[in-house]
Amino acid sequence: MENNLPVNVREYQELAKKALSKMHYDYINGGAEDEHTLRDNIAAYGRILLRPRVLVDVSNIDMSTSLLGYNMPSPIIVAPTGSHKVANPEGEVATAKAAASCNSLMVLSFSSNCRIEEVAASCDAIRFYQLYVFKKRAVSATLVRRAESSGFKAIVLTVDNPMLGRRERDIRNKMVAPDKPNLEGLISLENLDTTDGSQLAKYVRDTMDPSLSWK
Ligand SMILES: Cc1cc2nc3c(=O)[nH]c(=O)nc-3n(C[C@H](O)[C@H](O)[C@H](O)COP(=O)(O)O)c2cc1C
Repeated sequence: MENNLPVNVREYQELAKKALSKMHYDYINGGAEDEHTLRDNIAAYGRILLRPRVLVDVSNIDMSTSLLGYNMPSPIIVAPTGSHKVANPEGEVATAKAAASCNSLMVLSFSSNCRIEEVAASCDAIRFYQLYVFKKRAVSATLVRRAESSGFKAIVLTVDNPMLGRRERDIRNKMVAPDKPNLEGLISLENLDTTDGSQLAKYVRDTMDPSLSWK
């Protein structure tokens, strides 16, 4: 109901907990080990205080900015996150439409549940594509070419994952890696059993290049 729309992130979080399976809620909401960093990241936002400058004319506010030369109405963009179909049957297509409707830039994750081409065709918008470096460099190269020919404007390279953090909730839930249709024919996702815990951890161990460095 219109009146009961969530008014802040915490309220969205409560709704998500009700709507999602435990495995998928924990995947989105969880962190590594004892989750000290996750808690501290949230606390860090609470430590930021805004000092208002009073008696300033704020009747016309312009928050617009640009990123790599692309103009946008505010400095808020959609960070790459994998597997949107765990939360919405339309997956990344729904996210792309939402981002486009407010002219926000979306970064599509390499581990999207929708194909690169499908997201590109769903609506007109500026989009970037996020990539990890795979052990098999040909996989990364193929994904870059597909993103380029689908009109994605930049590659966002994520380098924080030489190995996945020890996500204890995923291990306990025996997290099943959601579909990655963009990797079909490039990387086999068979044999990802969960006998040693999370499929996600095994997937990262098997496919991502932990030797990547500045050199
Ligand atoms: C459920 C989930 C999935 C994510 N998937 C990806 C991903 O596929 N690629 C990536 O580069 N970052 C991924 N991230 C990291 C986010 O892009 C972002 O850097 C991180 O959540 C920190 O931002 P925040 O403090 O606003 O959550 C993911 C984060 C979450 C919570």
